[in-house]
Amino acid sequence: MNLREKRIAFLGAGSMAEAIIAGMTAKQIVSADRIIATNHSNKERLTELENKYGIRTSQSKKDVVSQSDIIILAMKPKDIQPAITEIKQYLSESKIVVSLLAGISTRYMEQLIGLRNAVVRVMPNTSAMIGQSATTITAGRYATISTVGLIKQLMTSIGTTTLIEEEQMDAYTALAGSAPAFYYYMVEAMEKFVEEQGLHKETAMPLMAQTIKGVAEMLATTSEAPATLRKKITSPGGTTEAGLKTLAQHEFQQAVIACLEQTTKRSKELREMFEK
Ligand SMILES: NC(=O)C1=CN([C@@H]2O[C@H](COP(=O)(O)OP(=O)(O)OC[C@H]3O[C@@H](n4cnc5c(N)ncnc54)[C@H](OP(=O)(O)O)[C@@H]3O)[C@@H](O)[C@H]2O)C=CC1
Ligand SMILES: O=C(O)[C@@H]1CCC=N1
Repeated sequence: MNLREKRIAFLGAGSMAEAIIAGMTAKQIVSADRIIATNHSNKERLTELENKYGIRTSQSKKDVVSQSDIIILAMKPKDIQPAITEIKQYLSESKIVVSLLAGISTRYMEQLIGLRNAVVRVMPNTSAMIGQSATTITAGRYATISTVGLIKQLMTSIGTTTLIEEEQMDAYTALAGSAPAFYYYMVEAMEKFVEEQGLHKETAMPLMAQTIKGVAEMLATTSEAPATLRKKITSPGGTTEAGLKTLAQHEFQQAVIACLEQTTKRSKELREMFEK
C-alpha cells in the first residue's frame, strides 16, 4: 500500500488534529491536497487550517468521508457515538479508521461502525507539531499487518512510533500522550523561580529548553539508568543534593507516580463513561 496515494480525512479539527496536520505536511509524507478536515460546526477554524497548511476542508461529513481512504477520528471521547453515527452510512469496509481518542477501545468503535473496518488506535502527543511525537499504536481485530504498517508509516511523519497491546494504552496515554503537560507544568514552576530571582526570561527560557533537550538526549542515547545519570550530577554536600533533598521532603516522586496513576485511571473512566 502506497501512503502517497492515500487520501486522509480528519474528523475533528482541534489542537491534536492540527499538530498532526502540521507534522505530516512539513515532512511531505502526504501532500496537503490529499488531506481534508471537518469539525462539528466551527467554520472559521476550518478556514484557518486551510490557509495555514493548504489542506482542504468541508462541512459535509459525506464529502469528507466518501473522498478518503484513511479516516482519522480527532474529536473528544464524549463525541464518539454521535460522530460515528453521522458518518456510518459513508464508511465502506475498505476505509481505515484511525482513532486518537483517549480511552475509547477499538472493540467499541468496531461495534459502532458495525462493519469489518480496520480500526487502529494511536496515542500521539502535541510534539507532533514539530515531528517529535512519541506515538503508541494498537490495532483492532480487523486490522491486517499491512494496514498497521501503513498507519505506522503515516505516524512516523510526526515522530517515533511504538506498537503496544491495547490493554497498555491507558498507561501509555499517561506516559506519552498527557506527559508533555506534566513537563510543561514543571517548567511553569521554574518560570516562577526565574521571576522570583529577577532573571531575564529571554535568557532563562532557552537555557531551560536546552537543559530538557540535553536530558532527553542523554536518556535516549546513553544506556545509563536515570538514577545513575542523576547520581553523576549529585556531588556529596553539593548544590544538587540540597535540591533533591527538598524534592524528597515534598514527596516529589510520590506526586509524579500519583499523577500518572490518576491519568491512567481517567483513561479507563472515559471508556466506562462513553462506551454505552
Ligand atoms: N490534545 C492532546 O494533547 C491529545 C489529544 N488526544 C485525543 O485527541 C482528541 C482530540 O483532542 P483535542 O484536539 O485536544 O480536542 P479539541 O477540543 O481541540 O478538538 C475537538 C474537535 O472535535 C470536533 N468535533 C466535535 N464533534 C465532532 C463530530 N461529531 N464530528 C467531527 N468533529 C467533531 C470539534 O469541532 P468544533 O470545534 O466545531 O466543535 C473540534 O474540532 C481527543 O479524543 C483526545 O483524547 C490524543 C493525544 C493527545
Ligand atoms: O487530556 C486528554 O484527555 C488528552 C489525551 C492525551 C492528551 N490529551
